[in-house]
Amino acid sequence: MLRYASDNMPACADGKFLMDSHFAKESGLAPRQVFRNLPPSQLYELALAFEPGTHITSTGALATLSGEKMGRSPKDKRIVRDPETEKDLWWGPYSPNYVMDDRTFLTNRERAIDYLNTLDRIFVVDAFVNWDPASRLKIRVVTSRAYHALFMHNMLIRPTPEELESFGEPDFVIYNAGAFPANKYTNFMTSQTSIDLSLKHKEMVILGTMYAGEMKKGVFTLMHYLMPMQGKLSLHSGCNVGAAGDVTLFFGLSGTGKTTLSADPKRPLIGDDEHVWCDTGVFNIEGGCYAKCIGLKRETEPEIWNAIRFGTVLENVDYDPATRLVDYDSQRLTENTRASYPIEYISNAHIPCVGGHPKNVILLACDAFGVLPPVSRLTLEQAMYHFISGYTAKVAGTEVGVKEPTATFSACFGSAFLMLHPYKYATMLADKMSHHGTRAWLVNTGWTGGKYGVGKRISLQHTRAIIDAIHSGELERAAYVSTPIFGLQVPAQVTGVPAEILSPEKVWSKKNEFASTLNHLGHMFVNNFQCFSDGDAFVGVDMAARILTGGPSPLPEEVVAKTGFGAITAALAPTIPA
Ligand SMILES: Nc1ncnc2c1ncn2[C@@H]1O[C@H](COP(=O)(O)OP(=O)(O)OP(=O)(O)O)[C@@H](O)[C@H]1O
Ligand SMILES: O=C([O-])CC(=O)C(=O)O
Ligand SMILES: [Ca+2]
Ligand SMILES: [Mn+2]
Repeated sequence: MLRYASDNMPACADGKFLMDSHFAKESGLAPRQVFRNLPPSQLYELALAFEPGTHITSTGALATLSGEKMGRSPKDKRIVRDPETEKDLWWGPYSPNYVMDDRTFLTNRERAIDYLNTLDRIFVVDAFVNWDPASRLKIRVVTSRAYHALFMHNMLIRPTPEELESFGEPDFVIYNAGAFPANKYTNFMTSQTSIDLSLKHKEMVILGTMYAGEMKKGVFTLMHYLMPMQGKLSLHSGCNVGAAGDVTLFFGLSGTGKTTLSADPKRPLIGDDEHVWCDTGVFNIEGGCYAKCIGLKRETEPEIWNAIRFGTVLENVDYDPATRLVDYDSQRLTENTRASYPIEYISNAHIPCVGGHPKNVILLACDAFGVLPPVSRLTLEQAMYHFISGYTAKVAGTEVGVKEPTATFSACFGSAFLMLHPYKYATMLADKMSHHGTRAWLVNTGWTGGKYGVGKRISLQHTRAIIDAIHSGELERAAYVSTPIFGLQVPAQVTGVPAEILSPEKVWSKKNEFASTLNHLGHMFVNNFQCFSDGDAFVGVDMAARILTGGPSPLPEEVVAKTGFGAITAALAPTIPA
């Protein structure tokens, strides 16, 4: 491997910084060299010199490998149970908060520090989260890899030289020793990967995964505790703003379109993934975006395409070794290829990344069963219910030939990051929506014309036309029809979208099969909701009952098997005029 002569190495920008500080004494770090807040150019040089498999692509991005883990490991995430915070947090079989005790946290922390102390150099990134000045927090990342430092430089809010000078002690520290494994025989752990968050120590420790998304979502998890405690609602959502200042939030699970649809040439981007809705409006938590790049095309996603340039980290992508041209269609390493870039790389970014109270919230679901309408209007109860459900359906199946859709439910469209009970976030959302007159919409970015294998994924062009119609006010004035089982309100017409695809039952050739698929999905929603039966303890019996009214009313499967489409449409409400 290529090695630079040491006199070409970047200056150790802040060599004495750690050794002298209160932080060094507290942390136990005793590094040989510390590179603090190096600019991207120097991080490139160090990554290229010391991190195998790292190269510059034809457009100047830094393409690198995250190692064995190429996605998050939610089952390896642990939250330390402390007497001070345990009563607020959501525990139990359906909660993402798997318990760890303080002593094990400290054991893992020691392991991480010991590992970092064996290295020739470590990287520190000091930066901020939360664009709202009143909510701003200081984050410190300590890591073994230049790639991680560049990633967090992109994803956090970058300090000015003056802010860096006066940074002081951080509010939260991430020790990323992901290049070194955890000991799987440690209590509370089952694998060589461990991602541990302690609210008491205000620290996160990462062992056994170099996937950079763990750091970003670690900070997000912290915000899912700190923000609601201040009455501010943290949300896994994209966000953009129209010319009239009208803000839209896009909720959705991974791959449903938050990043893709919030990048809109007509609407400046506030952020693509993590936001907070507070008393003054919304703000982005982050200073950058983390876009999926599988199948990326210049024609359909020009904003993201153009953001992939010098300074951008490309994770686990395939490229031609000679030309360094990236093959965005290749899944050779993973389907979850990613690009991380500062938000200002999106040409119409709205900086500072803050906005007013949302006028619209759009719940995205990629329904591979093809039974949910491409767009429907939700009542407040339905908005809460569907927000808590967090539904999407993926086409799983690596088995040749068999590719049945599988339903996924993830509370609040991001269960892995929740700290409190989902009903807490949902009722905060409903409060804010009713206070500010916010409209909610369910948009299916998945299959149309039949389920996966029969129909096809709705085109981005059609989804964009639907989003445009929400923003122009066209759907506010439309006439609506109610759907069976789910009771969703579907507009009869949307400009730029073929009318026949708006009501899925019209495009399914086998009506009885449509009925049983839709009804079956209704049952899956109902079953999933049993995970939240402890919710009344958090929001009260009345509110818990009200949330349930937003859900589907599936019929017994035998009834639908016998009477088919007739059974499900019998009890339908008439058309609701504009
Ligand atoms: N009709 C459609 N609407 C939205 N996205 C679509 C559509 N058809 C195809 N796609 C593709 O689906 C993917 C949506 O992914 P996107 O990056 O927006 O996910 P995300 O919601 O931001 O997820 P994550 O939280 O993991 O970042 C993109 O690759 C996009 O090109
Ligand atoms: O966090 C990640 O690794 C990518 C992402 O945005 C998500 O999964 O929601
Ligand atoms: Ca995204
Ligand atoms: Mn995300």
